[in-house]
Amino acid sequence: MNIKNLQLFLHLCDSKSFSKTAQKMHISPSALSRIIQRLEDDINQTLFVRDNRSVELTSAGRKLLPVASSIVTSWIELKAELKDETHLLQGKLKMFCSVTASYSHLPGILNEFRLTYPQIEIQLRTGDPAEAIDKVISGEVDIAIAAKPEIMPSKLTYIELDQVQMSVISPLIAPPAIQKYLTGDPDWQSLPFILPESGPARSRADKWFKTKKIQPSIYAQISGHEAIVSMVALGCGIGIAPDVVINNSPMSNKVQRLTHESIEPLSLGLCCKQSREKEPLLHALLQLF
Ligand SMILES: CC(=O)[C@](C)(O)C(=O)O
Repeated sequence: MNIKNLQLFLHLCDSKSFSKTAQKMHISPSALSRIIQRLEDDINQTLFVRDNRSVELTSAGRKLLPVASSIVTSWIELKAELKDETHLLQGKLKMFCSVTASYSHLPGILNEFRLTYPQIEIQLRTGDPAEAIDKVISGEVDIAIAAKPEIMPSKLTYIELDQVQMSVISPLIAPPAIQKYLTGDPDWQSLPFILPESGPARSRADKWFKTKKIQPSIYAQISGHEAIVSMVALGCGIGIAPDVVINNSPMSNKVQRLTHESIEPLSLGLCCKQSREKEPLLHALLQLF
C-alpha cells in the first residue's frame, strides 16, 4: 500500500470508471486494475464490484474510503508543512569574503544552503579579508569568511572551517637584484618584502620576522592577499601570503615557495555577531556546520 495507490483508489470511488481514472491519473487501465487487485489482496477483501460498464464499492470498499481519504489528506498537509518550513525562509543575507575564499571555501558553504533555501538572496561582497571582522561588527554585513584574529573580539560567533598554511614566496625567475640576496642563505634584511597591509595574515608575517630577528625592508603593503602573488610574480620582491591564495592565483606558476620557512597557519572560519545567530537566515546557514 502506498499513497499513490490510495489516491488511485479514491479517484476510482469517485469516477466509478477504470478507464476514466486511468486516463486522468496518467496510468494504463491494466496497471490500474493490477493496483486495485493488489490493494484487495492486501486488505483481503473485494473493494469493487465490477461489471462491464461501471464499478460499485462493496461494503469493505465503503469502509476503506474515509480511511484512505484521511491518510491522503494528512500526507498532503504534512508535505506542505515541511515544504513551508524550509522553502519559505526568504530575505537577503549579506556576506563578505576575499575573492580567493569565493573560489576556495564559498562553494562548500553555499551549495547545500542554496538548494535548501532557494528563496534566500545572497549579497556577496569581496575584498580584503583583514576587514572582515570589522564589517561584521559594524553590521555592514551579516556574516563573513574571516581569518581568526590573535584576539577575537567578544560577542562574535566563530566557526572554524579550515586551517590555512602561509608561505614565503619568491619570483620563479628573480631579477638579479633580488636573486643575489636569495642565493645560499637568504639575506632577509636586504630583500624587499611584499606583505599584507594588516590583519591576521600580517600578524603572522610580523611574528615570523620577530622569531627570525629580521627587520624587514618593506617594498609594498597590499590590501587583499591576491595581489601579493602578482607583485612577487612580477619580480618586485618576495612575499608572504596564505597558501590558498597562492594556489588559486593565475600567477601561481610564476612564483616559488621558500619551503624551509615555517609560518604559523591561519584559522579560517565563518563569523557573525553572537546576538544575531538565532535570526532565521543566519541560524539556517550556521546550522549546516
Ligand atoms: C584569510 C582569507 O580569507 C584567505 C582565504 O586566506 C585569503 O583570501 O587570504
